[in-house]
Amino acid sequence: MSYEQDDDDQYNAGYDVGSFPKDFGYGPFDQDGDGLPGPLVGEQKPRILLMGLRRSGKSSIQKVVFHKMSPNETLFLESTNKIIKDDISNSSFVQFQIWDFPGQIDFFDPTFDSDMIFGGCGALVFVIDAQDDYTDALNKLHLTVTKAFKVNQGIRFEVFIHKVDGLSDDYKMETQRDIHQRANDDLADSSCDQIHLSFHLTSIYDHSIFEAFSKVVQKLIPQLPTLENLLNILISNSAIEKAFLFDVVSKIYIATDSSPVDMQSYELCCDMIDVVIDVSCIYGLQDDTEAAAFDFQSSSLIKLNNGTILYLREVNKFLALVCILREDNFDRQGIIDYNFLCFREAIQQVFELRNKSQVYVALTTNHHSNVLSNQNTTVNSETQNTALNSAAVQR
Ligand SMILES: Nc1nc2c(ncn2[C@@H]2O[C@H](COP(=O)(O)OP(=O)(O)OP(=O)(O)O)[C@@H](O)[C@H]2O)c(=O)[nH]1
Repeated sequence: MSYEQDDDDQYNAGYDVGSFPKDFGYGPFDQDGDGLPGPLVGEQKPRILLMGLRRSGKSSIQKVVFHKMSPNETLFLESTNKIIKDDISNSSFVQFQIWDFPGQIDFFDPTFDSDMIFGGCGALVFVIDAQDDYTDALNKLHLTVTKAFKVNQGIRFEVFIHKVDGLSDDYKMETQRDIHQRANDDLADSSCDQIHLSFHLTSIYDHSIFEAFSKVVQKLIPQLPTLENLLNILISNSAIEKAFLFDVVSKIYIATDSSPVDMQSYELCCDMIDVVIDVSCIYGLQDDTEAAAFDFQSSSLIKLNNGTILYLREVNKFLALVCILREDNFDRQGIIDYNFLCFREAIQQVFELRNKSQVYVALTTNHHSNVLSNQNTTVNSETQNTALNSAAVQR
């Protein structure tokens, strides 16, 4: 679902950003019929802001990653002239809002309510067009992050050095080094060295934009260490080389094991998801048109001609596990499948507890805000323990 805000409430969503804990929500909660309420509603969701100069590529990024627009179609996108809010929740596992800002936004405009805008924000993605002269963009970046940091010190600042498809490899590296250096020098000159910027080289014409967005989203998932741990246990007990937990619709990976990610493996896994969804859509749908192409039976095995296997299993309605492993290690498929079932159960437990804690927090927030933070922490650590205990059963 996406919607545009009306002009007259362009900067005023009219709610108290400090009053609700800003944390990621997951999938529509009641999928498993456990009676828990539905997903977080609109303004309760954490926010990712997309900022940058005009024509830097903000709307294209949002459309390509979350709305399946083909990169070539972005050539026809019109300039954004007001904040566009996009609710990423109906079809996706991770619930959040993306706010796409017009390039010409003026922080000194009295209608710009920076407390409201930056207050409830989890990450600010600043997009720089690397094919253009980026001096103005660096000035705007400095102004934006210092202003946002004053309001909210918890924001993650992510700089996308964008449109790098037009640059040679050497020039790409040189541009990244230069932007990194100048942005950090600017912060040091104004005694703001405590602000940390992360840099990503991106383009909508390859998988780099999905990879970069995966990293942005992962930093905002509080259970990431637990998920990583579960994946580590899974791969070490199943002789898997690499495993990604994917949000199927967006192809963002919300977690992977702790071995380094190489771009080629990620691309292979993304391509596999595309193939599985395409084939399911063509041949897998029953007459019942309501059925989704990706369901609890979805799984796929692709053997590559270099002795590698790609193995996909559905984890829940929104998530898939995609593994890369050597063909020789697949002769014990029974063990892998058993380990996968334990992994899936552990994941479910993590998020069931997570959802319950969210409901609990929502119910008690108004009355016991101080007591609440302690209890919520207990629930979170309980979540981790339960997940790990469950995963340990595999051994
Ligand atoms: N080569 C290349 N072009 C891109 C890339 N991303 C976006 N573009 C192009 O950049 C142009 C501007 O993209 P938009 O997404 O409209 O930029 P914007 O930042 O939203 O612009 P405003 O709405 O004016 O702030 C479009 O023609 C896109 O096709 C990219 O990764 N590589």
